[in-house]
Amino acid sequence: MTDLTMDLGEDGCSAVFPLLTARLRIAPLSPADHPALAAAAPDLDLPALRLALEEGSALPLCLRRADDDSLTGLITLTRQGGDYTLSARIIDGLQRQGYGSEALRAVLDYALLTLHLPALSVQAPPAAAGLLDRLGFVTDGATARIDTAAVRRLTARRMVLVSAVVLVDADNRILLQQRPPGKQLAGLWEFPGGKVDPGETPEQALVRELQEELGIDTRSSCLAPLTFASHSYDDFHLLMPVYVCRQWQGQVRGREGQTLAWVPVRKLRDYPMPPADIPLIPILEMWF
Ligand SMILES: Nc1nc2c([nH]c(=O)n2[C@H]2C[C@H](O)[C@@H](COP(=O)(O)OP(=O)(O)OP(=O)(O)O)O2)c(=O)[nH]1
Ligand SMILES: [Mg+2]
Repeated sequence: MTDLTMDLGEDGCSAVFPLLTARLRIAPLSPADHPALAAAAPDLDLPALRLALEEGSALPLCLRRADDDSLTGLITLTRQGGDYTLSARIIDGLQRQGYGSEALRAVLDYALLTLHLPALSVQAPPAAAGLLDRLGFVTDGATARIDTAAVRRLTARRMVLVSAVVLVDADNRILLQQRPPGKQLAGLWEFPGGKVDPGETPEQALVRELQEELGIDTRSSCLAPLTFASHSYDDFHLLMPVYVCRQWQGQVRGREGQTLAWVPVRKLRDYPMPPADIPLIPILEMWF
C-alpha cells in the first residue's frame, strides 16, 4: 500500500510540488486554500479531506493558475483498500478551457510514474468520456481505469538536448539573458545557450551559440561542467548540461536583440527563470 502523502515534508512542502504545467501550479491542499475552495465549491467536505490528507489516505491537490494564483479546481487521489481512485473538479465557469486535461496529465504522471500506483480508477460521468478516452482511460460501465503503460504512452516526450553556460565576469557576476517576445518562455531570464545540433557535442554547440547570441569567442577547454537541468515541459523533456565559463574573447552584447543582465548570485532570485532553471539557483548559491 502506498502512502499517498509520502512526498510531503513536515511542513506539507516537498521537492516534487508544485507540479507545473503550462498554465497551472498543482500543490497539496493547504489551509490557505480553504477560503477560496469553500466559496467556489461549498459542497466539498474540507475537514474530511484535511483529515484524510493527514492520515495519508488521500492526496487532495489544488489547481491554481500560475499567472494570477486564482483557484481553478481540485483533483483528489484516494486509497480505498488496495485500490486507488481519482476525482476531479474544475470550478464552475472555468470548465471547457482545457484545465482538466492539462492538470490530469500532470497528476497521472505523478501518481503512476512517481508514486508508482499500479492503476487509478475514476467514476466517469458520460460527459467526461471523450476526455478520459483521450487520456488513455479504459471505460467499463460507470468506471474508467488507467494503468502505468497507458500513462507512459500519454506522457512520452521527445528528449531535447540544450547546452547552457554560467558566464562569470571578473566581479563574480553571472550573465542572464531575457528570452525575447514570441519565443517559448518569453520574458523569462535564462543562461545563454541553445539546442545541440545533430553531430555536435554539447561543448561545440555552446561555442557556436556564444558566438551567435553574444558575439564572444571561447573554446571547449574554457567550459567546465557544473551541473545539469532535467525538466519535463508539456511537449518535450529538456536535458540541459550546464557549464561555467570565465574566459572568453570579445565584448558581450545581445546579438539577437535580447536584454542582458550581469547579476550577483544573491540577486538571481529576483529574475523570473524558466521552471527547468529553478533547481539550479541553490546550486549556484552554494557554489559561488
Ligand atoms: N538557453 C537556455 N535554454 C533554456 C534554459 N532553460 C530552459 O528551460 N531552456 C529551454 C528553453 C528552450 O525551450 C530551450 C532552448 O531553446 P532556445 O530557443 O534557446 O534554442 P536556440 O538558442 O537553439 O534557439 P532556436 O534557434 O531554436 O530559436 O531550452 C536556459 O537557462 N538557457
Ligand atoms: Mg538560445
